[in-house]
Amino acid sequence: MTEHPGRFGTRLAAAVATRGPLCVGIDPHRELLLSWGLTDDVEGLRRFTDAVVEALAGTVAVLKPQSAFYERHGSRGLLVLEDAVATARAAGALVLLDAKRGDIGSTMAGYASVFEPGHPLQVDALTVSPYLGPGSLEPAVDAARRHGGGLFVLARTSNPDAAVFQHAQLDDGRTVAQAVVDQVGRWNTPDWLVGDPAPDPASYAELQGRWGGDTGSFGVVVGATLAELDVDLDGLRGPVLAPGLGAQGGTPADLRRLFGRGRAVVPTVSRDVLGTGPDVGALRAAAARWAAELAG
Ligand SMILES: O=C(O)c1cc(=O)[nH]c(=O)n1[C@@H]1O[C@H](COP(=O)(O)O)[C@@H](O)[C@H]1O
Repeated sequence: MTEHPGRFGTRLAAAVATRGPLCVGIDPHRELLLSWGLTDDVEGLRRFTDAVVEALAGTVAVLKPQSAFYERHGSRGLLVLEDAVATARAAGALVLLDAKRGDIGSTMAGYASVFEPGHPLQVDALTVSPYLGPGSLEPAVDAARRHGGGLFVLARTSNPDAAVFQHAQLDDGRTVAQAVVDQVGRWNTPDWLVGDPAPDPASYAELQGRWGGDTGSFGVVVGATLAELDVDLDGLRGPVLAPGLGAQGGTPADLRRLFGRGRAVVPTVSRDVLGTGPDVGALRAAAARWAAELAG
């Protein structure tokens, strides 16, 4: 029987306490492979991924490989992803698989198998889409609870046209985005009561205090590119993944403007760090620059 690794929220707070909150996305776009002088094939993909993992897995709290850029290369691309995930986790980084999964319940359970010990692509957390309704994600919530995993649910995404759907109003007057946040908040309430080993209340309170935010295992995605924070996050009790920094225009000042300082925010950057490669030292320096700016 494999030991439970502990709740994701608690593990995330602990990683942030020692490494800071920065998440770096691993997005091996064709353009990036070519700009690194690599070929746009599985060999290039492997060299790119190995360099990013070598540079950052020992220092950043979270690495977020984008599944699309591995799937692009077929089964051999997925092998590269599996190796990278295992190496990154062994080096102490939490791995958030960015695959934006979302389907009816029974299929969702299949996607959520990435939380199971022994799965070739076992990860710490997964991005998911709530478009099929909150109930569709429940099997992933259950699997995450059983195996100490976490979910980040798309709520207010960073792309400019997102509000068309995400600001749509429900009968009760809430926006779709707010309904997503509220649902995720409900999943966080009994997080440690169902299936997981209960955290020691004192250390939980200490972790909350250290990060200045809540540490439930279920989070939402809210872009750093928003003109204003148009969802109420007070009932979330979990982390916020904030993409859109750098290449999409978001800045550390935007993060402070949107979220203040008292929240468990995980800012995530991909191209702005990856574009400094292939030199491992340059990648590390770029991530360190972001970390310093975010701390400032
Ligand atoms: O879930 C995500 O990570 C995500 C949500 C969102 O609202 N916007 C967004 O850009 N992302 C992802 O974050 C990464 C952004 O990359 P950069 O714009 O290069 O930093 C991509 O992998 C996107 O798929």
